[in-house]
Amino acid sequence: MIRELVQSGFRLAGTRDPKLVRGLIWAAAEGLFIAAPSGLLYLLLNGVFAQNLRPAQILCYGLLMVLCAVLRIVAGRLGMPQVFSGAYAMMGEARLRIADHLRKLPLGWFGKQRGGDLGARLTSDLELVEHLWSHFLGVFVAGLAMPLFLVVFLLWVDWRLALLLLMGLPLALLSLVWSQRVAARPSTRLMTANAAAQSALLEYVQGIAVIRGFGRFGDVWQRLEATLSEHHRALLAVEIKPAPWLAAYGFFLETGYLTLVLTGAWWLAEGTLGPATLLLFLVLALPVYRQLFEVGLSTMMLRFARRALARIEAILGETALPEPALTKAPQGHDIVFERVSFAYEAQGERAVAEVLSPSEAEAEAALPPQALIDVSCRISPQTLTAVVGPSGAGKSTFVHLIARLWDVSSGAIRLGGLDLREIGTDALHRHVAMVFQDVLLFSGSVLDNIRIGKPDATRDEVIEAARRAQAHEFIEALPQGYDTRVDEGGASLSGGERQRLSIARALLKDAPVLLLDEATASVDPSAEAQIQRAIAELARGRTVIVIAHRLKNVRHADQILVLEKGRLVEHGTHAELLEQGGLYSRLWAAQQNTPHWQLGSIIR
Ligand SMILES: Nc1ncnc2c1ncn2[C@@H]1O[C@H](COP(=O)(O)OP(=O)(O)OP(=O)(O)O)[C@@H](O)[C@H]1O
Repeated sequence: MIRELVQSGFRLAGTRDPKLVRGLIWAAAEGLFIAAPSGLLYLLLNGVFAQNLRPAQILCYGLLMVLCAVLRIVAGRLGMPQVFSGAYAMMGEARLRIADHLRKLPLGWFGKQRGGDLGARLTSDLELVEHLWSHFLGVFVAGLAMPLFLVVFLLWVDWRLALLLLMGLPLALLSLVWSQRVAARPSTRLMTANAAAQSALLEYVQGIAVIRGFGRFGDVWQRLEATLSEHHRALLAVEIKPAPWLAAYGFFLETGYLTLVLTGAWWLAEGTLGPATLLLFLVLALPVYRQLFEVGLSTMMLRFARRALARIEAILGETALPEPALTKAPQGHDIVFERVSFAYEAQGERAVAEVLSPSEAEAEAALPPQALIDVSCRISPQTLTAVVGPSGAGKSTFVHLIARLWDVSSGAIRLGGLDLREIGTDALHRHVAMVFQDVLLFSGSVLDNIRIGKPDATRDEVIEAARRAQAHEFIEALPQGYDTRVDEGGASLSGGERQRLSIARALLKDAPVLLLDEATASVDPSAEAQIQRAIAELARGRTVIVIAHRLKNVRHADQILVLEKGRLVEHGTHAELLEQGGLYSRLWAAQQNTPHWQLGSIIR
């Protein structure tokens, strides 16, 4: 089990830290130095019973025992720091590998995870494994080495007595294995309950405003209480279920002791056993049993760690968005959708059924709804394209697919003549900047947050980008201006302010393709007008795709794509679309009658 754990730990970290291996060797040496005085004790006892012990010998044995104690301390002092530094370095590597892998997973994967479960894997599971490596493994190896060395020594002194000492071991091991089996189910239950408890607490804290707003403390509290009491029961089950078998392990382990005492006394009386040997066995038997019992108990912890490792390894086993072996550079920045279909779930099946037999009602019912259906269009380079349509029409999906947050279910999206899948995610993200609805700001200064768009940007460049995003004024009004720290998630800034910071980021990145998802949804009308001007300026020399809820903002767009229920139903300029008299002209007419009308809020 230990070997398997160590190997999977190395796999997780993707490296085999020599410090850790050296530290474990020192831990084994520590076990040896704990066991070594027993040999001296044996010599001492032999001398005592033979009555030929000289004071110089006693002094020598005493000094050697002190030396063993010193060496034991030295081994511990040398080994532990190596174990710590190796373990922390490896876990650091493991965390980076996981973070890097998460970055490459399709966003759909995150949607399928329960927040608490993923959170538990990334926090408590990783902590458990880290604790195993840093604090447990060294102690375990030293603790196991000590009885092993003693048993080998005792076998050498008198194999018959040593076998008697260990006669209960087979039954003890059986009980230990059984206790592990009995604990398997409760420990799975505990891990599930742990994740559920984390989820419930997270949901509770995140939803506290809604809960208060709707006065639903009762229901939510009851759910939380139920989850936490299941967690409590699961914790108890993990302790209680294997307890009798662990007690049996301890009992069987020590069954040899009585036989050892009686048989030893018999052999002593017969004269086939020396008193020193018997006394040595009687003295050492109990520490050996105690240590083996401790090691047995700690295998429970190993079981947990193994499960935690498996859960973490499962993340690394998730298939990342396929990356091309050789990334190619797009020639130009026109974007072409070729019969693109996309469904968030079971993407492939649904897309095929839809394209091949769209009229089959049964297939329709069985498959999850598609967010985009057979969409074909061309977005010319250096133009402004607006994507409009009712709520749920697929506008965000359309834009997210260009950023390759997901891969299309069927068809292809080309940038500069290349399928996005041939460009590679990192290369693609150098060409594309995004301003999405949910603006996430990281903890750090305002300056750092804008600089994410271009890590080597100078302060002046950052300020220039903020000016163009109409963010300079409000940043200057903050207590420390550009050096003001924002909380994680940007909770200390208003929605409009967060969006302007996000626009500044995108401006700084200066990518040739810019994706704007409701970029002006949460800013006041005066700021909105300014941002519209900034976007118009940005559009010059760039390919801009903007999702707009207010049609008046995009009437000057070079092209307007109108989506309805995942299909591209109309496209053209504002004038052309009005002339067609279709969905767009109806939406336009409706917006004229209600000045602050939002498409999504009415057509739902
Ligand atoms: N992560 C997701 N998982 C599953 N289904 C999703 C997901 N995101 C969107 N959908 C579904 O895909 C369809 C298109 O959603 P999308 O967000 O693209 O529409 P939209 O036009 O941008 O809507 P809105 O204007 O309300 O933001 C909807 O039916 C929506 O419920």
